[in-house]
Amino acid sequence: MTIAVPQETEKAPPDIAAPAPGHEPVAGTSPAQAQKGTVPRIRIRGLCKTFGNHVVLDGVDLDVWPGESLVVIGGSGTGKSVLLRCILGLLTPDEGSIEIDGVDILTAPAEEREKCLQQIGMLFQNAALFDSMSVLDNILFGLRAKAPQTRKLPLPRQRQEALELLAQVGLGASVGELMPAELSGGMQKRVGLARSLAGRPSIQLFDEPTTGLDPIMSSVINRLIVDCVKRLGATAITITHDMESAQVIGTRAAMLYEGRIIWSGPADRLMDSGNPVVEQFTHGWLKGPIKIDYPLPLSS
Ligand SMILES: Nc1ncnc2c1ncn2[C@@H]1O[C@H](COP(=O)(O)OP(=O)(O)OP(=O)(O)O)[C@@H](O)[C@H]1O
Repeated sequence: MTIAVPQETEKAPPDIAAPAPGHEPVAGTSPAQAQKGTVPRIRIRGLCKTFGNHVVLDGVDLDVWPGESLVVIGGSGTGKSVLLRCILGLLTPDEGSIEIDGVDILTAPAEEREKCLQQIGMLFQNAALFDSMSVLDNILFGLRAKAPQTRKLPLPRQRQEALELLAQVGLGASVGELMPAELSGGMQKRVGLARSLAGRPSIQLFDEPTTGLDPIMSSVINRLIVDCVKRLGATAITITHDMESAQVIGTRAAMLYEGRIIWSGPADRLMDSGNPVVEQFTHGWLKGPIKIDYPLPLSS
């Protein structure tokens, strides 16, 4: 997809004065909070990531504020998962900074970086369960990794904690004995969600949590995500192609396009953002500023 549309910045409400120097809003920031001088939980500046000669992220600026549930949208292959993997420390960006609570995880000493990353829970796109482990062992793995003190507990206590995580996503103890292959897609997502809650993370990342699910199971997962984030008082980033899900889960939305955040605003404005790129994307229009790469008989 190619386009030449100027970057748009979320407009500050008219009653908000010009931000202080150094706090100028960019497309992925929220001017009201930037002005108050609050430290974002996650602050990303100038993030670039290239694979070979394929530029994926090309200067991403994004702030995620305490308690916010940010939804990131964007076309397939635009780099949304790459962005989350950079935040998780699974990919190393070529340029830029990623601060978590003010600590740049790309330059911080290993111990400080680990401390930041320990606070993050992740639900991967395909739930990423270990096929050869039972559901309960998958969750125990997450617990031991994210809450190392769990390892010192007697095994029955560890199992009890894993079962409590399963219960938080509405699954009973009998599910713990099953293997991932025996679960439906929706149950796999729920187990992945339970595992992501291990260690009570204060930052939650969700990569396409409802993809491949029927509308009812999507609603169940949306509801569980909202409840879990609320219960933990967490800050969340969710990647989704599901506009209904985006508006249920998100308090704010941001659009990634051509390697940058080109718009951010309230999630309930996704369908009428006033940005032609965002509106073409959210409505699925074939005509608009986003050029469609796939040859289509567009004569009708
Ligand atoms: N480890 C990697 N090595 C090489 N290329 C990669 C790697 N990871 C991602 N990419 C490429 O980066 C681009 C962005 O991938 P990414 O998975 O972030 O897209 P996405 O926006 O999440 O897409 P989708 O919505 O379809 O899941 C893709 O072209 C992908 O092939």
